[in-house]
Amino acid sequence: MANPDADGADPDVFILSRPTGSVVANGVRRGFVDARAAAEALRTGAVDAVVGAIPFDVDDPAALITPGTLVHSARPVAGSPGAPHQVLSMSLHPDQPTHRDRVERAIKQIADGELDKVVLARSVDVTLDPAVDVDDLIRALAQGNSEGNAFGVDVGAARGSGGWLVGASPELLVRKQGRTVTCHPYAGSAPRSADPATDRAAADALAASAKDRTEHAFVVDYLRDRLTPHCVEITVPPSPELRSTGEIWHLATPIHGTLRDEDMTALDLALLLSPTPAVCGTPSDLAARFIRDVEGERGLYGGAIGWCDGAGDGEWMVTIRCLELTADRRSLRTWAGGGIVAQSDPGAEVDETTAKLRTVFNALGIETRPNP
Ligand SMILES: C=C(O[C@H]1C=CC=C(C(=O)O)[C@@H]1O)C(=O)O
Repeated sequence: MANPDADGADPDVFILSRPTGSVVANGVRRGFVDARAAAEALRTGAVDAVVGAIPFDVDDPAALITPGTLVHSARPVAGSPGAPHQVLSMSLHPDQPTHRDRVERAIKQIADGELDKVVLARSVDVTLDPAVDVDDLIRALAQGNSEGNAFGVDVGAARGSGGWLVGASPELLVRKQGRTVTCHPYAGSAPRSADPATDRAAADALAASAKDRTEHAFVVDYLRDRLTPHCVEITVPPSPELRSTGEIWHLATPIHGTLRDEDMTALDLALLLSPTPAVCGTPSDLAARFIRDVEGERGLYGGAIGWCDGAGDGEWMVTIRCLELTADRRSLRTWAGGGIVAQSDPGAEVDETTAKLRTVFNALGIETRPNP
């Protein structure tokens, strides 16, 4: 599968592992830092494929590549346990009390009627020993969830400098095959437990939680509103289902539609839909402004990673449960966010981000005491 350090042959620059199969891209024919320009190049036939990462704010630099080859296989990548890493330094942005204050501020803005929902994130910078092996990390992330979800994007290959964006997002932003379009939004979370009875109780409580159903509904409503003008029909189940990663229970809703215009590409759709209220908020423009004021530029976290071929088919995941590695692969930044609505509890929101950070820490074999 992934072989980012291959000698001789074109190195892998993109890997997406999904339960239904995986896609690996090798070599670079063209890099794009402007996501809209990449979509235009695909639409006009100037390029025959685009893979990589769209940023949270489409005006910020993307990491998109027209690869030499795009290889599909029918299986997710084979998972394997990750190598342990020692933490040399760790810094939190912001620390937990400050994140809690930000959540309280968001709840107040919502109570004042300025927003309905906003997703606030925090990040953790870590330096590690030994340097991270990208291939091993992707396998460890795939091993950490029952669906084999994992991804890697060579940001340096796309932009001329930089490292890798690597993660295990469970959340399908959009898949397009012919005229069929599918979204599988996730929003509403409960940390999992090693004890089966406690774990089941957490799942049941999430399914019954009015706060989490409200938080989830903002995402479903947004996707329905954005897709409806482009679809001849669209199916949205009336209530969400429960899904799980290795660390978290989620509410999720599978959405299916049939496109009016088959020429709309998977990348066009990703740009139409990203960022959804699973990572931004409602209303979108006000939530995005609030996030930029509070967090600063997010970069690639909260955007979308995926691929689109010359026929316009492709698959894009929401860029969450991920980290960005520096070029020397000894330092990384990882993120975790959570949706804030009127009924949110600030302490629980801090704990939720800590649980989400475990996806990356577990794959790197990092024991974190106390929790970041
Ligand atoms: C923003 C993140 O998760 C999103 C996806 C699923 C559940 C979420 C939540 O319950 O808040 C978030 O909307 C993240 O993992 O950083």
